[in-house]
Amino acid sequence: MQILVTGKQMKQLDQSTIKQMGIPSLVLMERAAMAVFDCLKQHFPLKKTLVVCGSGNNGADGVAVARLLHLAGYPVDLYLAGNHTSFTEEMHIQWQAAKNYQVSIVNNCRFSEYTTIVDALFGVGLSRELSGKYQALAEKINASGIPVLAVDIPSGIHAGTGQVMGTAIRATETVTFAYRKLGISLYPGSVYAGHIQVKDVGIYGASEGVFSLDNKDVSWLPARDPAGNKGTFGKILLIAGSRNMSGAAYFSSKAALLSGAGMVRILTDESNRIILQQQFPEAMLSVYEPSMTPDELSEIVRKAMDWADVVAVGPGLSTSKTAENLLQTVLTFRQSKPIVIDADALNLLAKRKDLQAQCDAACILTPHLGEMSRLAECTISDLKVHPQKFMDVFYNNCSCTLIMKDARTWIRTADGSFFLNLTGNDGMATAGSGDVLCGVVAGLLGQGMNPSKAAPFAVWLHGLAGDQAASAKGARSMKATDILSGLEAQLQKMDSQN
Ligand SMILES: NC(=O)C1=CN([C@@H]2O[C@H](COP(=O)(O)OP(=O)(O)OC[C@H]3O[C@@H](n4cnc5c(N)ncnc54)[C@H](OP(=O)(O)O)[C@@H]3O)[C@@H](O)[C@H]2O)[C@@H](O)CC1
Ligand SMILES: Nc1ncnc2c1ncn2[C@@H]1O[C@H](COP(=O)(O)OP(=O)(O)O)[C@@H](O)[C@H]1O
Ligand SMILES: [K+]
Repeated sequence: MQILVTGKQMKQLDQSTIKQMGIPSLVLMERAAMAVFDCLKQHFPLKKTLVVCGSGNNGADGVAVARLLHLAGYPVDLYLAGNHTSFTEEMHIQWQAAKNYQVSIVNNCRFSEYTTIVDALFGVGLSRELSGKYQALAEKINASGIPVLAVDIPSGIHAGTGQVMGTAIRATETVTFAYRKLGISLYPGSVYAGHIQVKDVGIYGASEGVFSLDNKDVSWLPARDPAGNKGTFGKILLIAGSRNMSGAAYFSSKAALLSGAGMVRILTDESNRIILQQQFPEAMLSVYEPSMTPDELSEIVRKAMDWADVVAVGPGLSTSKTAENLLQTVLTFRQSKPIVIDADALNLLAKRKDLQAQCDAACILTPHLGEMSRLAECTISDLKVHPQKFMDVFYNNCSCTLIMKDARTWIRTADGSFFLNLTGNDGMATAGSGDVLCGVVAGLLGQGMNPSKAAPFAVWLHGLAGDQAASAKGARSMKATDILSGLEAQLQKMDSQN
């Protein structure tokens, strides 16, 4: 697991390393510059490099990089875009050292001369939009087509939100120090950053921040009991599908089984019986008919729920009166069973505040931004700008585990921790993709994972499955069925690693 930090959090970590740990700022800076230098040597054409510097410590990193290149015999020019008057203490020292070593300093940059540009204009200290000469410079760099290495973060990207502050430099590669910044993990900052390398410069101890799973977290996957039987691995009830909507029931239930659940049962409209039996013979079925009374319906749901260890409700359910009765019965008779609430069930929940009050930490809600905006009674743009704030506010009404799906999905666990998922791709914006996620969450819960782990792990795994699908079929053409195939392949790989 890695921790993603904002600019403010990173500055606190810099300061505590300098003040409490006693590591001088210039030592950290030299390590940062050496990490950039290594990356330049490995990945960039170094016939002639231009290092563009601001007046702060990001600029000071850049000056140190220019010195290292120069001393190693690589042709380099240093261009100061900032003002001498606002130099930090470190920048004064770096600038003087560069002059002492006779690093070439230019006052104009003729971009056609260079094969690589190092962007050391602004780092985590960016405090406002780029304007005037900085904006013009960023635009010229972007128009030059020359490969760019960004130092710490592309200049112009907000380190906490990933937003473009007026204009931003588009990098080929970003070497970021100590911790990956949240701003290059979210869109559009992550696109501006290009390929990202996180480099150890001697700053440790982040305790605040957003968590993000990585390959080491494969170990979270519950071990299989060699003596287990199909009951051991979880009985999952999917209340999904409605008339003319069998696909969502298929994708969610198949994903639950592929994720390792022992048994799945689909509770759906009678009209889906034949198609589901043909498509997915491994699933058991319970069906209801539109003509049934609420009591008859409730009886069928309660019987199926008695059987289940975990219930997922919502994919393709519609927002009919029948669907509302189904959701109400689930929440009323759930006892303490984990429940995944997805898709149309979320739209129903948005209308029924009384039912929201019945959701606790064992309920996992999986809204996309549209569904979340209805639940939290805010706009989609509110959610994009302040995702954590609105997820916190919603938790006060509905103390559930929350998966807020987007190109970068946020997870808020019941203890108030936040996760941001970094796997997945735009090919996953395809019908049925969310249904697969719902099934994965339910399947993992069925194998005994607690909601605080199952939610981030399922999202991460789903993204990896999507990435596998994109490499097999291409992001443009991949579909939910390919994500299911990716899921099988990823789990097989994870089991072989564990
Ligand atoms: N020892 C350490 O601390 C380490 C730090 N490290 C490095 O330091 C970086 C952080 O350095 P930093 O805090 O000095 O801020 P930085 O990003 O250079 O920007 C501040 C300058 O920009 C200016 N400015 C801001 N916005 C502007 C705008 N829109 N338009 C114009 N000007 C603008 C701002 O001016 P002001 O707001 O004061 O007027 C100020 O002059 C970090 O990303 C990493 O690279 C690493 O070496 C590891 C060790
Ligand atoms: N650009 C993207 N990058 C990564 N993941 C994406 C992207 N677009 C969509 N996804 C993921 O695909 C899934 C789509 O779910 P949802 O919107 O509920 O679709 P559906 O209802 O069609 O199944 C979510 O898990 C979301 O995070
Ligand atoms: K930068």
